[in-house]
Amino acid sequence: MQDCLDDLVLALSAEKNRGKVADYIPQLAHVDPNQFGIAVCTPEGQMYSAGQADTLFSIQSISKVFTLTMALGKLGDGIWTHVGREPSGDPFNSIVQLEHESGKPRNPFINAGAIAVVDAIMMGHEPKETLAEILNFVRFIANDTSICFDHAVAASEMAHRDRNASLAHFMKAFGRLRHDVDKVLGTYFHQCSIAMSCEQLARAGLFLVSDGVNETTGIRVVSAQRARRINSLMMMCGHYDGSGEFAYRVGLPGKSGVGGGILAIAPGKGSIAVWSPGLDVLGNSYLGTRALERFVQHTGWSVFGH
Ligand SMILES: NC(=O)CC[C@H](N)C(=O)O
Repeated sequence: MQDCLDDLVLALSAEKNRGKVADYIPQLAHVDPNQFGIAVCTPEGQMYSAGQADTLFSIQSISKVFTLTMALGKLGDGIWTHVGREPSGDPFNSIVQLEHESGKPRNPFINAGAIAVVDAIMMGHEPKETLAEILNFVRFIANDTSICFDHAVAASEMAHRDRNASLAHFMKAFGRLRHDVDKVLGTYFHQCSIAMSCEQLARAGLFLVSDGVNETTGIRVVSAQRARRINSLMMMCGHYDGSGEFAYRVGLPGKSGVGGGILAIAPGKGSIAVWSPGLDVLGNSYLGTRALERFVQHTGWSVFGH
């Protein structure tokens, strides 16, 4: 495994095309695109990594997997009255379906869906309380209390929130959000700003590898059925309108973020986190996707085999 990751880093360092760093969040525009990290954690907690696997980056939309998990814990199937579970085939920040579908987002991983999920888990609480809960949950699943928000990234998104604010106000107009739009957005932007390394992220994914149990701590995070369902959603919706392409190339449940990270789950085999800040036109990590494609070719870890 270690040789496989070292070879990957070597092969990808020669790659000239690295995509483009997200610049609609000014704080992310400063990130050096020539960085790459990968970490693989086995169900028993054995960690293999290469490149900049302990450098912190903004997990952005990968956080949507964690808030969905929390929402399912709090509301159970009730969450599906707030958000759907079908692929959207549209960009992550698209507004078009909301009008046709009376303000109900297609799935929890597009921005509108994640905003609806965070509104649902706020349940009358102040943003501070919800944020403490989100951070505690991420620290718990990653078994790492050092994980924090990056307040500069959250503030940068809040200052440039027009697009997400449009989605939120549109949903609110349909009676879909219970809380004040700016409070929901502030919470959402902080959740997206969580800074983690590939190694921390790979650990956080372990409960999805082993039927809902983090085998390294022995703690059941969700039921086996729930883990399977979250993985299904990641496979179908985790890369927005690039989900089909990701399934074609990689064949694993995966969730991307505009910080350039991808968390991929190989059920029963391991949790894989990659990071390369340059994005393709759909907002998914360019080199990260290619790294995972090579990784599954080498290991046969795709859920569809070699
Ligand atoms: N795809 C993403 O990672 C998007 C998350 C980002 N915080 C946004 O709302 O635009």
